[in-house]
Amino acid sequence: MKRARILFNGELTAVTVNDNNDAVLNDGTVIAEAEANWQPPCDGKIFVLGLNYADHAAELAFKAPEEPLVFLKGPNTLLGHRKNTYRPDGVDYMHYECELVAIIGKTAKNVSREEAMDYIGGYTVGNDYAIRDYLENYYRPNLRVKSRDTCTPVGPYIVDAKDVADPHNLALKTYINGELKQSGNTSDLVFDIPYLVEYLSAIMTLEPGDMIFTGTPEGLADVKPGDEIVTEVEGVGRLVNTIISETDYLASLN
Ligand SMILES: O=C(O)C/C(=C\C=C(/O)C(=O)O)C(=O)O
Repeated sequence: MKRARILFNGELTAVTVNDNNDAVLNDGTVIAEAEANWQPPCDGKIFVLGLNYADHAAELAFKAPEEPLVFLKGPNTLLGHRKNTYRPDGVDYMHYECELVAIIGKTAKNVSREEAMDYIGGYTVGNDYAIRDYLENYYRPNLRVKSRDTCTPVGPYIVDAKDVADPHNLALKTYINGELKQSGNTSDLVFDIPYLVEYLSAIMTLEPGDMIFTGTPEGLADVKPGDEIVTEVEGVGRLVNTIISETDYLASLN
C-alpha cells in the first residue's frame, strides 16, 4: 500500500496512491498524479545522516564517520512532491542529495538492532539539498548548509515496509532535466537502518512519523533556477522538484 497526503479543498487529506501514482480519496475519487497538490507524507522529527556512504564522504575529501553523524532539520525545510525549492541568491554550490527515508511506524525507545526493523512503518524518497558554500567540517551546526525553507522535498508517498523486500538493496538515482547525474545503492550504507534505529532510540524516543534520511551516495552537481530535479529510489518512488530563484520564491509568499 502507498499512502500520501494532499491538499484537497484547502484541507490536508490522507489518500492512498494507485498503480499510476494518482491520489485516491476515501470515497474513491481519483486525482491525477500531475494534478494533485502533494504534501509531505508525514510529520515528525527529521533525522538526517551525513556522510553515510563512503564514496560521498570521499568526494568531499572527508573520512566516513566511525559513529553515525546525525543532524536534525526543522519542519520549515519540508516540501511535497512537484513543488519549488529556492536557490539562495549569490551562492556558488547548491547540490541535491537523493536519499532513502525510513519512517518510524511505532514508538521506539532503547530498541535493539535485532528488533529494529519491526519499528519501521514504511519508506519514502527524500532530497536533502545542501548549500555547499558553507560546508566547513562535519562536527558543526549546519544551519546555513541544510536548513533553508523548502530545501527538503520528501515523498510523494510512503510505501508500507512490508512492500519493500530489501531496503538495503535499492538503487538511488538523481536526474537533472532528464540527465542521470547520481547513481548509487543502499547496499553501500555505512550504518544500516537497524543500526540507526538502535542508535537513535538510545538517545531519544522515536515516534510514528519520525523520518530517518539515510544519507546520499556520490554524484554531486550544481542546480540552478529552472532545473527540474528528479530523485528516485527503486521500488519506493520518484520525487520531482523544481529550482526557482530566491527572488521568485520571496515574491510567491506575497
Ligand atoms: O554536506 C555534506 O555532504 C556533509 C554533511 C551532510 C551530508 C549528507 O547529508 C549526506 O551525506 O547525505 C554534513 O552535515 O556534514
